[in-house]
Amino acid sequence: MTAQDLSHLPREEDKVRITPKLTVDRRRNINQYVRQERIGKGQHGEVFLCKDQEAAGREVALKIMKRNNPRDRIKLLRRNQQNLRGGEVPPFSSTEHSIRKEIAVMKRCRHANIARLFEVIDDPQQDKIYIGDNLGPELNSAILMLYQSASFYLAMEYLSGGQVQWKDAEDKPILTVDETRRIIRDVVLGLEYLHHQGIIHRDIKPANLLWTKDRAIVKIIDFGVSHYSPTSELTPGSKQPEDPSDDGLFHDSDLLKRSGTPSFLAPEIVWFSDTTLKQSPAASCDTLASGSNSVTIRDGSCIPPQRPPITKAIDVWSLAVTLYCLLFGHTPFNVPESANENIYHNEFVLYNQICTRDWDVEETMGVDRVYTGGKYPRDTESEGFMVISLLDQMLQKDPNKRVTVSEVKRNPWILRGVSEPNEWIIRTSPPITKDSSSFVSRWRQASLKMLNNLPRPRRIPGL
Ligand SMILES: Nc1ncnc2c1ncn2[C@@H]1O[C@H](COP(=O)(O)OP(=O)(O)OP(=O)(O)O)[C@@H](O)[C@H]1O
Repeated sequence: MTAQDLSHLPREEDKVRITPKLTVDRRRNINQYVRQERIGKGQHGEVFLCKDQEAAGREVALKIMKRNNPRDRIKLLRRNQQNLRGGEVPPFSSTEHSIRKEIAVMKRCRHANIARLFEVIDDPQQDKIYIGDNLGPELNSAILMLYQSASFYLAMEYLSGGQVQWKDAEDKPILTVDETRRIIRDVVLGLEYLHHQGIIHRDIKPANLLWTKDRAIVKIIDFGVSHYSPTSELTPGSKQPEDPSDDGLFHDSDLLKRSGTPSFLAPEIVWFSDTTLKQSPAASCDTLASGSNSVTIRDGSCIPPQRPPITKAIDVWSLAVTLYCLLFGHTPFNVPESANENIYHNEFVLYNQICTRDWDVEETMGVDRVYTGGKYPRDTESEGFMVISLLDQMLQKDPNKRVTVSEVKRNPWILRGVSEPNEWIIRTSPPITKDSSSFVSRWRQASLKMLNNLPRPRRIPGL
């Protein structure tokens, strides 16, 4: 099965099941899921391999996330007390809010290059401890809040091929250039779909790309910091009936928060104002265009004078960093080895590099050591020229000048080796609905073409 073959795509009607009742047996099995070994642990929860007894033992990855962390519980306790004094209580803790956002995003996704969510178990009563009425309402409710540690359970498609591995112990690449291209092509398709749905992933990096069992397809995981904006959705009308309540979870102002993985963050996220740049020791003087509104760096790309809005372009930047990692075995912007112990200082240096410095390339790329031709290769037909000019278009400091993911998909380096590129582009395009403008314009174009090809009516003499 190849990434181009979409026949295995889940059907539109395959909705994510929301189950409000949780049962955990003595063996810690959860509802119909028989627990096997732990397969992952992240900041937000643990992931277990499970067998779904209701689906003939199908293997699923069950992500278990605590609704509240201890700090949330203290905050909730305070808010709860305020509520008892007549104040307003926000519906969820910040942890629960971000889990609900992750679920809302995954619920909208049906794509071959995105890990599928099958079921969410959300039982708010789980783990609540009943204390009794004799303590008085204030104390009783406070204790209830403190003990409320129920979890969300997300049953997802199990991707047993593991994370995309890309470097050895010496930070040298372990993938061939062609393997890199195939991986990136899969991610481009998943990302194009997400962007079309109005979703920004915000944490694209190799660790969030998993292989299927047969290592034929790469899929995007981890929507823990993803953002959905109904205004940037390109397929209006594609909403699932359960979605409207989810929309209130997302605020565009959240995009200004610095979340994601430092080395993969786009300049507009780790933004430094001009003044900061000029004062910063890490910014080299020759990178600053004196007297101009924008800051120009050696490769000609410009840092805009004002902080640009955070858009889907941040995913294109992270995708470019990922592509660079796969080709060269390390990230394009790094904290110098001489950096000091202070992590805040190092982060500042890294962000300054991302905002102000040009990136460089090695003489060869991939484990097959394909010649790059340096940062400015002369042979326009060479593999090096193609991939470096693609990186250059993706790593533009100004997001307005950065290519879109759909443009990346049409790039000659990405298309290299695809047997019918035009057909592939059409076949892999995100689904469109009848009221979407792109559908209408394509439909119009197709109709016009058809009309132009119709035999011209013969003129009837006398009319
Ligand atoms: N669908 C899946 N199939 C197989 N393994 C998975 C799946 N989803 C997650 N994992 C494993 O569990 C790990 C943690 O998952 P995930 O990244 O979703 O959790 P997280 O708490 O959001 O992590 P992070 O700290 O990176 O934000 C992954 O790195 C991966 O190894």
